[in-house]
Amino acid sequence: MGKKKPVLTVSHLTKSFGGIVAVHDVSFEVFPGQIVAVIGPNGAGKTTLFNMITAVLPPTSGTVHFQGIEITGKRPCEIAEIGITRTFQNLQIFKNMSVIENVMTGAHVRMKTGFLKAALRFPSVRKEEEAVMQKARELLKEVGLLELAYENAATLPYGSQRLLEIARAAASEPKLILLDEPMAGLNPQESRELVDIILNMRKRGMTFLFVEHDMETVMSIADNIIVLDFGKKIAEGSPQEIYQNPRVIAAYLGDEEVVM
Ligand SMILES: Nc1ncnc2c1ncn2[C@@H]1O[C@H](COP(=O)(O)OP(=O)(O)OP(=O)(O)O)[C@@H](O)[C@H]1O
Repeated sequence: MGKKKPVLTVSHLTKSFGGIVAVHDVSFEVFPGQIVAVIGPNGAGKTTLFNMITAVLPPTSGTVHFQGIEITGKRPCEIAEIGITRTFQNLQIFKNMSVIENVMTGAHVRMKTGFLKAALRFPSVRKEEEAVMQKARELLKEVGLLELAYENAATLPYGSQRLLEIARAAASEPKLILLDEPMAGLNPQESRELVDIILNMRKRGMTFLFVEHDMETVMSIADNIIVLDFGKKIAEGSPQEIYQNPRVIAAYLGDEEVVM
């Protein structure tokens, strides 16, 4: 058996905004079942990198491959269809929908039923809807929100809305989930819950790439850490390697938000 093939291959990605090079020649790979963290001081280019991987922003140069297929230049909805989903730094849940409806919208990118069939209420549609609802219930159970399934999503406390966003991201059964600062605004108890949820989902075969400022979380769950500073990758390695890396320590000096 050869080495596992990467799920995601980022090659020489660069993004310039006028004179600012937000991401500069960044390359790395993510392998199946890995939890990979992207860290770096404020303004290091983490969100810009995520936006290029998920086609929210076109790169200035470089490529992104997903399971060996180039996805650079595709549209965000195509990225979702092939098996990459993400969450955002600013929560993006549908506040006028119930909790379970929010999760069900996540599954719809994968539904086979076309719009016309759905509008005409074909029996096959009902079956598929039932399966989607069942899946949504399982995910809500997994994140501890099943009891609140029929509440309006807007009424949930902030920490629960974050868990809901992750349940929705997982509903399309993606191969890769990108999480942009998943621990932001969570209390220590909620952070621990979320760590367990991520580890459980990984056991079921999901792969994670996440941006995070909370070093305790990064060090406890990441298999591999990519460190950005001023748009460049300055280090990559296991938590142990990164913790002791002098370039990483130097990059963080003066950044009061992060204590390593
Ligand atoms: N749309 C834009 N136009 C101009 N400059 C931008 C734009 N988006 C990001 N930048 C700049 O690119 C650099 C990287 O920003 P980015 O948001 O990717 O960093 P980050 O590592 O995610 O930061 P944070 O940890 O604060 O979220 C910053 O200097 C930022 O000001």
